[in-house]
Amino acid sequence: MFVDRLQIVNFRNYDELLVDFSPGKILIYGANGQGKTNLIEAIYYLVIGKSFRGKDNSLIRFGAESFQIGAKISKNDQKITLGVEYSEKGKFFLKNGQKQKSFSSILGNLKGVLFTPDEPVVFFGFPANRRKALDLFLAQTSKTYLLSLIYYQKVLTNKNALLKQSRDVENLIEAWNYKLAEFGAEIIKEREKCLKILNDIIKELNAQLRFLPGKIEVSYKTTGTDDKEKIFELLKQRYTEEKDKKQSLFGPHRDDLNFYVNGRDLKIFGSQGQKKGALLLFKLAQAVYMAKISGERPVVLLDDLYSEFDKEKKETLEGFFLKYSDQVFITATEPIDLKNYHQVVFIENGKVF
Ligand SMILES: Nc1ncnc2c1ncn2[C@@H]1O[C@H](COP(=O)(O)OP(=O)(O)OP(=O)(O)O)[C@@H](O)[C@H]1O
Repeated sequence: MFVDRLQIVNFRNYDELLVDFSPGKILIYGANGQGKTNLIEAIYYLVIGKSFRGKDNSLIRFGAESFQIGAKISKNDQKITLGVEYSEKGKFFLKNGQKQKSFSSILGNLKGVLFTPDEPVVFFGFPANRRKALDLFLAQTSKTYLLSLIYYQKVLTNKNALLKQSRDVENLIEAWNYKLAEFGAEIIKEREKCLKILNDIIKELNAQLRFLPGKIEVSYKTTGTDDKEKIFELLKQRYTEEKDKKQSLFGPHRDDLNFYVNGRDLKIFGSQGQKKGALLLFKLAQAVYMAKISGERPVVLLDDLYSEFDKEKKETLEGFFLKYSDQVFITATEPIDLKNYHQVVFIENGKVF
């Protein structure tokens, strides 16, 4: 799939923008602070239903009252339009001109993989960030996963509210635990299945790219199991502890994924370069997974790879991404190697040339 056309109004430093894109490798270049990442941010907004780096109200152009993003997407000879409008009054999404109840009904229509220079620090920080990254990926590729996640979150919110009450709520909690076990087991099962595949892809990619010398492994660490009866039992046994702490302590919302190189945990022992390499392998593996397993080649957004890698590494990476994607956006401050790109876009002060 690829973004055919992007239209944005009052988003960040863009007042009105209409730009057509070709499939293939697209270079977005311009000096610092001109709007390159803002453009990437707008496209990725339609992938995940929000910004990857700011709250909605900070995205409205200074002095304006709302922003809009719209895109025409081409996939398998089919054209669809996606859009979002946000103002202080609220936010709504559109698909083919039809207003949607929520973003979840259109999640997965535009599949995307994003890499930004700030990401490794965040990703290798708190477990919640790794869970979020995995969930965003899985939710794009599996509707069942997305629904299990939505239901699980709803039940978890209700259970947490009950745990905060001072009275004994064991019987009531049991009903929520039953549901948590059911959706939780589904989530764990899907994560285990997906990570097993990603792990194999990462190993194969690393053998070709040689980003991380040594044996690389991604492992999923769960506080539960993929058997709903067992999760239910586990939750039952932990009631007193959860009641004392007034929160749900066990289940997929507490899980983590770890990267190991030669058996050593990267988040503890990895250098910045190794972390960056591992995250890029993870992203590349996601593109391969989408293309091969879910059958839809994603749009890839690579922000500022030049500041990360030398020319050779950067070109190898872009080439790999292009193998599994129909469109790769690359931002840079300089117009280097223009002949390598299918389209070149120059950005200055929120205007595209
Ligand atoms: N809500 C907003 N309204 C207007 N302008 C904004 C808003 N938010 C950010 N900006 C402007 O957007 C610009 C930053 O854009 P962006 O992050 O896309 O830069 P960039 O071209 O990627 O630069 P770099 O190469 O330094 O990463 C800044 O000039 C900033 O003032």
